[in-house]
Amino acid sequence: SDLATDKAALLALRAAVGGRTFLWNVTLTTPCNWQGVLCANNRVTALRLPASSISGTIPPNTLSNLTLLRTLSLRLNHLSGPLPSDLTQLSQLRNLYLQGNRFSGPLPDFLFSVHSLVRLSLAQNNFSGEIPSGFNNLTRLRTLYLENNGFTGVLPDIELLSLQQFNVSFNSLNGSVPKGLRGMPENAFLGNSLCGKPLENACEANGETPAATAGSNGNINGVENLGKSRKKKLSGGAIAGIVIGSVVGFVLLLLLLFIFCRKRSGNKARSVDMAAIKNQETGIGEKPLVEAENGGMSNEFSGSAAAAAAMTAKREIGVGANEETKKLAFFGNVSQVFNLEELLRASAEVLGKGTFGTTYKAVLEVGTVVAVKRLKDVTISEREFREKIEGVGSMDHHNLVPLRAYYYSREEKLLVYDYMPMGSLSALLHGNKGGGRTPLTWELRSRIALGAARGVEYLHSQGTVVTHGNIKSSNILLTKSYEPRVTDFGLNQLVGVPSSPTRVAGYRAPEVTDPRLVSQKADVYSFGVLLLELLTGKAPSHALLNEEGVDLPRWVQSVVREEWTSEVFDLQLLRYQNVEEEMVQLLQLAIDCTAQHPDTRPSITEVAIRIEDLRRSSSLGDHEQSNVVSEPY
Ligand SMILES: Nc1ncnc2c1ncn2[C@@H]1O[C@H](COP(=O)(O)OP(=O)(O)OP(=O)(O)O)[C@@H](O)[C@H]1O
Repeated sequence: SDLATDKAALLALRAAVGGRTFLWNVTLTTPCNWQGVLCANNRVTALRLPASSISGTIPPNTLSNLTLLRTLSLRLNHLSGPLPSDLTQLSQLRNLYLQGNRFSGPLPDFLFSVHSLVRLSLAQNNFSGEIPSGFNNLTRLRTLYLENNGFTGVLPDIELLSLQQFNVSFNSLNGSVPKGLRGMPENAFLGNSLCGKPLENACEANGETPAATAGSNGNINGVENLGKSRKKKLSGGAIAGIVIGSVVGFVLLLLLLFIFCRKRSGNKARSVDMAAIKNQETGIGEKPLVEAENGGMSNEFSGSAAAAAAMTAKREIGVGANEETKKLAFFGNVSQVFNLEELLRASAEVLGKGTFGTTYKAVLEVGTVVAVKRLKDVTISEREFREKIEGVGSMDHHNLVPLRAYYYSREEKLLVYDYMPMGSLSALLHGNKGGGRTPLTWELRSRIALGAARGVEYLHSQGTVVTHGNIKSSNILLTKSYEPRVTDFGLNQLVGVPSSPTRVAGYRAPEVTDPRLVSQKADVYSFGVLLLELLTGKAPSHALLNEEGVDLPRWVQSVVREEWTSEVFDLQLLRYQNVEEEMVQLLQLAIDCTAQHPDTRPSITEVAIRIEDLRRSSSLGDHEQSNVVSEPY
């Protein structure tokens, strides 16, 4: 077997299935560049054709020739007939996604000889018959989705230590949920006539009799339905408890509503005031420097302790009185809406210390909120500084944090940016993991990746020597609606070599020895590490000797080499079904970006295009039934 055999197999498959023809340029000698085909070591390892309007049956001796295939996704198509028996010859097959087709018949025994399977989704098809206990042979299985089919009979005991995701909802199963599956969530079993934990309806005494509901195909012999048995069990005391509980709950709700309304009206009044002040300051029709941060701000600074803390920080940020005669220099067409004096009077709190200095959140008296970076170690001359910072200030893109103004004196160098209310991607990924945290869905992560890539792409488009120089997750900030904005670009040109060169080691390309000399391809490397961070949820090592830190590219590559690709993803991400292939594609992109040799890394433009493509294919999957036909292929 070689790549030529793989190519022949792909062409045979294309000729055999009906529906829309895949847009493959078959004159290319290698199929590795065909859409949906992925290669490793010059062999086809993945075939992904989701929602491609493919129909018909897969005939024998087509797939079987793709001997090194690890991922097969033909989800959301119109394929029919039994499961292709070729599967049994795919000894490397890890991921099989066939959900959302019209496959039918009972599950064949040969399926249970594909021991390499890790993720299997056969959901939303027309499979029938019993669910075989043969799944127990698939000892690596982590995902098993069989929902929305026509399976009947009892559920066999599937006791697989590795199984994390399981769903048999909306079939025609009956009997009790077997022991090995009771740890799965309730919604994995809904829409059947099943009983016992984790479902609410208990089984009859023998533990086997299904709870019967009208029209169910279960054994209804001597079984009471759930409603009846509940009614019998409720004592007078329990009813009284429920009534009292409800009343107390209702009163609490009213109280909360009252407090919430009061708080809102307070904020509203303040926002009106501030708007009035700002209009006076900026003149009618002028765009305020930064959108006022009304929510929460008034409370944050009202307490006396908070005020005292803010005062301390203010003193810290304050520059000598003799310098106040110097002016803040504003960029672009933004007129000077506050002056140095006002900036120094602002309440400030430390946001964090970074490579180039300390960053503060400053709330001006007019309500404007800005982030002020106080640079340290600026070694270049004033003229050079002004030239370089003018370059930084002229960058204007939706995905960049705008530098609004700067201040330069011998003792102090300040940079004034728009304040980004949702903090950084780093905080979002690695910060407080408690409740109330914004869920980091695939949609959000891939949106952040795309926006950040576009921000960097804009920088690179300004000239071959223009780079960011310090791409990392704490420099990807988020607006109120979680739009990503890249910050800190171009600052490595202003300062000396950081005193701690290992600080950004986790993101730095291997060829970079002086952090002031970062090429565009080195930016791409850092961006690749950022993608790995988004996908794995793991922070790259901040210092070479940090035991807890991981060298992300090296770690991911070792796992992928051992063919356990699915293991690298953040567990939170694996909750989202149907996007694993896109996740793998993004992972592949991240691996390409972190190639050791700069020349083999893609350009940031290519990176942005690839993220855009894979995002498009995942949203196609979401809406497949309704609009796939009208989608351009
Ligand atoms: N404009 C801003 N709005 C909101 N938060 C910001 C802003 N700029 C920086 N921050 C946050 O302030 C903290 C300190 O930022 P700073 O840029 O000084 O250091 P860093 O990003 O950790 O490291 P480096 O200096 O190497 O970029 C970080 O958590 C960062 O996310």
